[in-house]
Amino acid sequence: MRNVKAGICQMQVELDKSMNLQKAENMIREAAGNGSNIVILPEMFNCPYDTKYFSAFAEAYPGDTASMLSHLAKELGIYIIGGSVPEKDGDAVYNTSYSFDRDGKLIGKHRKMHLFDIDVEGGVRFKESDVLGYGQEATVFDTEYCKIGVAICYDMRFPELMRLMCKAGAEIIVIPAAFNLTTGPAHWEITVRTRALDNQVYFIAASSSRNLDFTYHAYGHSCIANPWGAIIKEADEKECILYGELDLDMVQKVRKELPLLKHLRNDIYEVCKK
Ligand SMILES: O=C(O)CCC(=O)C(=O)O
Repeated sequence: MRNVKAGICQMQVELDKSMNLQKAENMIREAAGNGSNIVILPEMFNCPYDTKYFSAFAEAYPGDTASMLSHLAKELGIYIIGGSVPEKDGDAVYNTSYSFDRDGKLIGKHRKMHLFDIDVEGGVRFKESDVLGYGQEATVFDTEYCKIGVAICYDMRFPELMRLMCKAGAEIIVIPAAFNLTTGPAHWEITVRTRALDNQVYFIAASSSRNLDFTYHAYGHSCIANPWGAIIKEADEKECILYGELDLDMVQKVRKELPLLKHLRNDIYEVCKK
Protein backbone atom coordinates (compact mmCIF):
# COMPACT_ATOMS: atom_id res chain seq x y z
CA MET A 1 0.00 0.00 0.00
CA ARG A 2 1.34 3.36 -0.99
CA ASN A 3 -0.89 5.91 0.68
CA VAL A 4 -0.51 9.67 0.79
CA LYS A 5 -2.67 12.16 2.61
CA ALA A 6 -3.00 15.47 0.78
CA GLY A 7 -4.20 18.67 2.41
CA ILE A 8 -5.38 21.40 0.05
CA CYS A 9 -5.50 24.86 1.58
CA GLN A 10 -8.33 26.67 -0.19
CA MET A 11 -7.35 29.98 1.37
CA GLN A 12 -8.92 33.40 1.03
CA VAL A 13 -6.41 35.75 -0.57
CA GLU A 14 -6.40 39.37 0.62
CA LEU A 15 -4.73 42.57 -0.53
CA ASP A 16 -2.20 42.49 2.32
CA LYS A 17 0.76 40.21 1.55
CA SER A 18 1.79 39.67 5.16
CA MET A 19 -1.78 38.63 6.03
CA ASN A 20 -1.68 36.14 3.16
CA LEU A 21 1.61 34.68 4.37
CA GLN A 22 0.29 34.40 7.93
CA LYS A 23 -2.89 32.73 6.67
CA ALA A 24 -0.92 30.30 4.53
CA GLU A 25 1.32 29.43 7.48
CA ASN A 26 -1.65 28.84 9.78
CA MET A 27 -3.38 26.62 7.25
CA ILE A 28 -0.20 24.65 6.48
CA ARG A 29 0.33 24.05 10.21
CA GLU A 30 -3.26 22.90 10.62
CA ALA A 31 -3.09 20.58 7.58
CA ALA A 32 0.19 19.07 8.82
CA GLY A 33 -1.26 18.71 12.33
CA ASN A 34 -4.11 16.72 10.80
CA GLY A 35 -1.70 14.25 9.23
CA SER A 36 -1.17 15.62 5.69
CA ASN A 37 2.01 14.36 4.04
CA ILE A 38 1.70 16.85 1.19
CA VAL A 39 0.21 20.30 1.67
CA ILE A 40 -0.87 22.32 -1.34
CA LEU A 41 -1.62 26.03 -1.72
CA PRO A 42 -3.58 27.79 -4.51
CA GLU A 43 -2.42 29.93 -7.42
CA MET A 44 -1.21 33.43 -6.44
CA PHE A 45 -1.72 32.77 -2.76
CA ASN A 46 0.27 35.78 -1.57
CA CYS A 47 -1.20 38.28 -4.07
CA PRO A 48 -4.69 39.06 -5.43
CA TYR A 49 -5.21 37.41 -8.82
CA ASP A 50 -5.17 40.63 -10.83
CA THR A 51 -2.41 41.66 -13.25
CA LYS A 52 -2.19 45.11 -11.69
CA TYR A 53 -0.71 43.65 -8.47
CA PHE A 54 1.75 41.06 -9.84
CA SER A 55 4.78 43.30 -10.27
CA ALA A 56 4.47 45.01 -6.88
CA PHE A 57 4.04 41.68 -5.05
CA ALA A 58 6.80 39.87 -6.98
CA GLU A 59 9.87 38.51 -5.15
CA ALA A 60 13.13 37.24 -6.56
CA TYR A 61 13.94 33.69 -5.39
CA PRO A 62 14.52 33.09 -2.51
CA GLY A 63 12.26 35.81 -1.15
CA ASP A 64 10.21 35.93 2.04
CA THR A 65 7.50 33.68 0.63
CA ALA A 66 9.64 30.81 -0.63
CA SER A 67 11.82 31.01 2.50
CA MET A 68 8.77 30.71 4.71
CA LEU A 69 7.56 27.64 2.78
CA SER A 70 10.98 26.00 2.93
CA HIS A 71 11.26 26.53 6.71
CA LEU A 72 7.75 25.21 7.31
CA ALA A 73 8.36 22.11 5.18
CA LYS A 74 11.46 21.33 7.24
CA GLU A 75 9.99 22.13 10.64
CA LEU A 76 6.81 20.14 10.00
CA GLY A 77 8.51 17.33 8.03
CA ILE A 78 6.08 17.55 5.11
CA TYR A 79 6.13 18.19 1.38
CA ILE A 80 4.77 21.59 0.39
CA ILE A 81 3.59 22.42 -3.10
CA GLY A 82 3.51 26.15 -2.67
CA GLY A 83 0.66 27.18 -4.95
CA SER A 84 2.08 29.99 -7.04
CA VAL A 85 3.39 33.51 -6.53
CA PRO A 86 4.65 36.31 -8.74
CA GLU A 87 8.38 35.72 -9.21
CA LYS A 88 10.76 38.49 -10.27
CA ASP A 89 13.72 37.56 -12.43
CA GLY A 90 15.57 40.55 -13.84
CA ASP A 91 12.95 42.69 -15.60
CA ALA A 92 10.55 39.79 -16.03
CA VAL A 93 7.79 38.51 -13.75
CA TYR A 94 6.57 34.90 -13.85
CA ASN A 95 3.68 33.02 -12.26
CA THR A 96 5.79 30.47 -10.39
CA SER A 97 5.18 27.47 -8.17
CA TYR A 98 7.87 26.30 -5.72
CA SER A 99 7.82 22.83 -4.17
CA PHE A 100 9.82 21.71 -1.12
CA ASP A 101 10.64 18.33 0.39
CA ARG A 102 10.65 17.35 4.08
CA ASP A 103 14.13 18.86 4.50
CA GLY A 104 12.97 22.18 3.11
CA LYS A 105 14.91 21.62 -0.10
CA LEU A 106 13.53 23.10 -3.32
CA ILE A 107 12.59 20.12 -5.51
CA GLY A 108 10.40 21.79 -8.11
CA LYS A 109 10.04 25.19 -9.69
CA HIS A 110 7.35 25.60 -12.34
CA ARG A 111 6.79 28.79 -14.29
CA LYS A 112 3.31 28.87 -15.82
CA MET A 113 3.73 27.94 -19.47
CA HIS A 114 0.34 28.89 -20.92
CA LEU A 115 -0.64 32.42 -20.03
CA PHE A 116 -4.31 33.12 -19.40
CA ASP A 117 -5.32 35.58 -22.12
CA ILE A 118 -9.05 35.33 -22.68
CA ASP A 119 -11.97 37.59 -23.50
CA VAL A 120 -15.35 35.92 -23.09
CA GLU A 121 -18.23 38.20 -24.09
CA GLY A 122 -20.40 38.96 -21.06
CA GLY A 123 -17.98 36.95 -18.92
CA VAL A 124 -14.38 37.22 -17.98
CA ARG A 125 -11.53 39.16 -19.61
CA PHE A 126 -7.94 38.60 -18.47
CA LYS A 127 -4.54 39.09 -20.09
CA GLU A 128 -1.65 37.66 -18.12
CA SER A 129 0.80 38.15 -20.99
CA ASP A 130 0.54 41.94 -20.49
CA VAL A 131 2.71 41.55 -17.40
CA LEU A 132 4.03 37.97 -17.19
CA GLY A 133 6.71 36.00 -19.01
CA TYR A 134 6.20 32.45 -20.30
CA GLY A 135 7.61 29.39 -18.55
CA GLN A 136 9.46 27.03 -20.87
CA GLU A 137 9.53 23.67 -19.12
CA ALA A 138 7.29 20.94 -17.82
CA THR A 139 7.87 20.16 -14.13
CA VAL A 140 8.00 16.67 -12.63
CA PHE A 141 9.94 15.77 -9.48
CA ASP A 142 10.63 12.77 -7.28
CA THR A 143 9.19 12.32 -3.83
CA GLU A 144 9.35 9.31 -1.53
CA TYR A 145 5.81 8.40 -2.64
CA CYS A 146 5.95 8.81 -6.41
CA LYS A 147 6.78 11.35 -9.07
CA ILE A 148 4.61 14.45 -8.97
CA GLY A 149 3.94 16.85 -11.83
CA VAL A 150 3.04 20.47 -11.15
CA ALA A 151 1.54 23.00 -13.55
CA ILE A 152 -0.54 26.12 -13.00
CA CYS A 153 -4.23 26.71 -13.71
CA TYR A 154 -4.68 27.46 -17.44
CA ASP A 155 -1.82 24.96 -18.10
CA MET A 156 -4.29 22.20 -17.23
CA ARG A 157 -6.32 22.92 -20.35
CA PHE A 158 -3.47 21.61 -22.51
CA PRO A 159 -3.58 17.82 -22.68
CA GLU A 160 -0.16 17.68 -24.35
CA LEU A 161 1.54 19.17 -21.29
CA MET A 162 -0.35 16.83 -18.96
CA ARG A 163 0.66 13.87 -21.15
CA LEU A 164 4.30 14.98 -21.08
CA MET A 165 4.20 14.94 -17.29
CA CYS A 166 2.58 11.51 -17.32
CA LYS A 167 5.27 10.26 -19.72
CA ALA A 168 7.91 11.62 -17.36
CA GLY A 169 6.46 9.30 -14.70
CA ALA A 170 4.02 11.49 -12.76
CA GLU A 171 1.43 9.51 -10.81
CA ILE A 172 0.03 12.63 -9.18
CA ILE A 173 -0.52 15.90 -11.03
CA VAL A 174 -1.05 18.99 -8.90
CA ILE A 175 -2.53 22.21 -10.28
CA PRO A 176 -2.62 25.35 -8.14
CA ALA A 177 -5.44 27.28 -9.78
CA ALA A 178 -8.04 30.03 -9.71
CA PHE A 179 -10.81 29.44 -12.27
CA ASN A 180 -13.60 32.03 -12.24
CA LEU A 181 -17.39 32.23 -12.29
CA THR A 182 -17.56 32.08 -16.10
CA THR A 183 -15.23 29.17 -16.87
CA GLY A 184 -15.41 27.43 -13.48
CA PRO A 185 -18.98 26.08 -13.65
CA ALA A 186 -18.53 25.17 -17.32
CA HIS A 187 -15.06 23.63 -17.44
CA TRP A 188 -13.45 23.02 -14.05
CA GLU A 189 -14.73 19.62 -13.05
CA ILE A 190 -14.83 18.17 -16.55
CA THR A 191 -11.21 19.20 -17.16
CA VAL A 192 -10.00 17.79 -13.83
CA ARG A 193 -11.77 14.48 -14.44
CA THR A 194 -10.65 14.19 -18.05
CA ARG A 195 -6.98 14.87 -17.33
CA ALA A 196 -7.09 12.30 -14.50
CA LEU A 197 -8.73 9.77 -16.77
CA ASP A 198 -6.54 10.39 -19.84
CA ASN A 199 -3.35 9.97 -17.88
CA GLN A 200 -4.60 7.58 -15.18
CA VAL A 201 -3.21 9.73 -12.41
CA TYR A 202 -4.48 11.36 -9.25
CA PHE A 203 -5.28 14.91 -10.28
CA ILE A 204 -5.39 17.59 -7.58
CA ALA A 205 -6.72 21.05 -8.42
CA ALA A 206 -6.23 23.60 -5.63
CA SER A 207 -8.13 26.89 -5.85
CA SER A 208 -8.26 29.93 -3.62
CA SER A 209 -11.64 30.61 -2.01
CA ARG A 210 -14.02 33.19 -3.46
CA ASN A 211 -13.33 36.76 -2.36
CA LEU A 212 -16.02 39.11 -3.69
CA ASP A 213 -13.96 42.17 -2.68
CA PHE A 214 -11.85 41.75 -5.82
CA THR A 215 -12.72 42.07 -9.50
CA TYR A 216 -11.71 38.45 -10.20
CA HIS A 217 -13.95 36.01 -8.36
CA ALA A 218 -12.31 32.61 -7.92
CA TYR A 219 -14.55 29.59 -8.45
CA GLY A 220 -13.15 27.66 -5.47
CA HIS A 221 -14.24 23.99 -5.62
CA SER A 222 -10.76 22.57 -5.04
CA CYS A 223 -10.99 18.89 -5.80
CA ILE A 224 -9.22 15.58 -6.28
CA ALA A 225 -9.95 13.12 -9.07
CA ASN A 226 -8.69 9.54 -8.93
CA PRO A 227 -7.10 7.60 -11.84
CA TRP A 228 -10.53 6.25 -12.79
CA GLY A 229 -11.72 9.80 -13.41
CA ALA A 230 -13.97 10.06 -10.35
CA ILE A 231 -14.01 13.07 -8.06
CA ILE A 232 -13.19 11.74 -4.60
CA LYS A 233 -13.21 15.07 -2.73
CA GLU A 234 -14.53 18.51 -3.58
CA ALA A 235 -14.84 21.76 -1.63
CA ASP A 236 -17.44 24.49 -2.10
CA GLU A 237 -16.38 28.11 -2.68
CA LYS A 238 -15.54 28.97 0.93
CA GLU A 239 -12.22 28.93 2.76
CA CYS A 240 -11.37 25.46 4.02
CA ILE A 241 -8.77 22.71 4.06
CA LEU A 242 -9.77 19.81 1.86
CA TYR A 243 -8.21 16.46 2.76
CA GLY A 244 -7.89 13.43 0.53
CA GLU A 245 -6.30 9.99 0.88
CA LEU A 246 -4.52 8.90 -2.27
CA ASP A 247 -3.97 5.17 -2.76
CA LEU A 248 -1.11 5.12 -5.25
CA ASP A 249 -1.51 1.40 -5.90
CA MET A 250 -4.72 2.38 -7.66
CA VAL A 251 -2.67 4.14 -10.35
CA GLN A 252 -0.95 0.89 -11.28
CA LYS A 253 -4.15 -1.14 -10.92
CA VAL A 254 -6.12 1.09 -13.28
CA ARG A 255 -3.21 1.23 -15.75
CA LYS A 256 -3.05 -2.57 -15.72
CA GLU A 257 -6.79 -3.18 -16.06
CA LEU A 258 -7.40 -0.54 -18.71
CA PRO A 259 -3.99 -0.15 -20.40
CA LEU A 260 -4.60 3.16 -22.17
CA LEU A 261 -0.99 4.21 -21.87
CA LYS A 262 0.22 0.95 -23.41
CA HIS A 263 -2.28 1.24 -26.24
CA LEU A 264 -1.01 4.59 -27.46
CA ARG A 265 -0.13 4.40 -31.16
CA ASN A 266 3.28 5.98 -30.79
CA ASP A 267 4.11 4.60 -34.23
CA ILE A 268 1.54 7.07 -35.67
CA TYR A 269 1.40 9.99 -33.22
CA GLU A 270 3.38 11.02 -30.18
CA VAL A 271 3.51 13.83 -27.65
CA CYS A 272 7.14 14.63 -27.10
CA LYS A 273 9.35 17.40 -25.82
CA LYS A 274 10.96 19.55 -28.49
O1 LIG B 1 -8.71 28.33 -17.77
C1 LIG B 1 -9.49 29.00 -17.09
O2 LIG B 1 -10.69 29.05 -17.33
C2 LIG B 1 -9.01 29.77 -15.93
C3 LIG B 1 -7.55 29.96 -15.97
C4 LIG B 1 -7.04 30.86 -14.94
O3 LIG B 1 -7.76 31.49 -14.22
C5 LIG B 1 -5.61 30.96 -14.77
O4 LIG B 1 -4.85 30.44 -15.58
O5 LIG B 1 -5.20 31.56 -13.78
